[in-house]
Amino acid sequence: MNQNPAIGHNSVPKMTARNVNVFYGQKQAIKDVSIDVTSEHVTAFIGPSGCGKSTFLRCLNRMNDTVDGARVEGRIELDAQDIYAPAMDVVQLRARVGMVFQKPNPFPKSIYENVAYGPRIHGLARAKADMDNIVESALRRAGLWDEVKDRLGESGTAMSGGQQQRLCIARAIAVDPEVILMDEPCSALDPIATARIEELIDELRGRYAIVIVTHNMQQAARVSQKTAFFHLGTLVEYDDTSAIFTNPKATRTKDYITGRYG
Ligand SMILES: Nc1ncnc2c1ncn2[C@@H]1O[C@H](COP(=O)(O)OP(=O)(O)OP(=O)(O)O)[C@@H](O)[C@H]1O
Repeated sequence: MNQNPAIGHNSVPKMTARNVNVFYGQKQAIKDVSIDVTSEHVTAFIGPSGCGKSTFLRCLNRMNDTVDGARVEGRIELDAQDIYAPAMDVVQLRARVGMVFQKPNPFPKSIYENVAYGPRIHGLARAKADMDNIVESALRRAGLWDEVKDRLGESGTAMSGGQQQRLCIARAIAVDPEVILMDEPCSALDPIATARIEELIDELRGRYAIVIVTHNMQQAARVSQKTAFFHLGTLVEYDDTSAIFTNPKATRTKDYITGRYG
């Protein structure tokens, strides 16, 4: 029986992190975090500003490699494979563990090319018809096909914010990821576009492990099955979302979800 509350217990983990520390220069932003992420679940990372949610999220696909002065210690595995091993192909890793950012960031290219870009560099399509299928299927899964099928040649940056974010989700899906990381994906969107993305997250979870960083506790409660509460760089509590919101074990979690600080 696993005694660590941060370690999932009801299915084989897709990703595991053990004793992860992250430093920016001398400053420690993440302290000894261990957690499991399971497939077919949405895991929400919540906590007050600056507690390290985004920093920890970026460890899961080595995006911190691109941040000056950032250093990651500990072990993170994807399907029991050490993602920080020297032999790990980071480009391949980031296809398997895709990322969607706070601000929609489509390439200044056509809608079609935004989605085709990843599959092309990963050699996923042999002929134009294969690529057409990949693009259509990714746009369908991102709930965007009906809106864009007649204007695939138009620029991805000319769409509404919510459509751009669904395009970015389609771009991540197109390379057939296993995990999708989302860093406050709705914070730049209006309530209607937010609701559409939340529905989409719920549809996608049947197929991927999804980890979402959110400031919005109602959003965490709506979209996730597991919630991790971070505070001052530590993982305070990790449990089923219903337990975190109705019966938190730690006083700090309770204080946060009841709005005592944030
Ligand atoms: N590139 C960086 N260089 C130096 N310090 C950083 C860098 N990025 C983040 N930090 C610091 O690390 C700590 C954790 O930041 P992080 O952005 O991960 O927190 P967060 O919980 O995601 O915050 P927010 O909700 O405000 O986005 C903060 O103290 C922040 O100032």
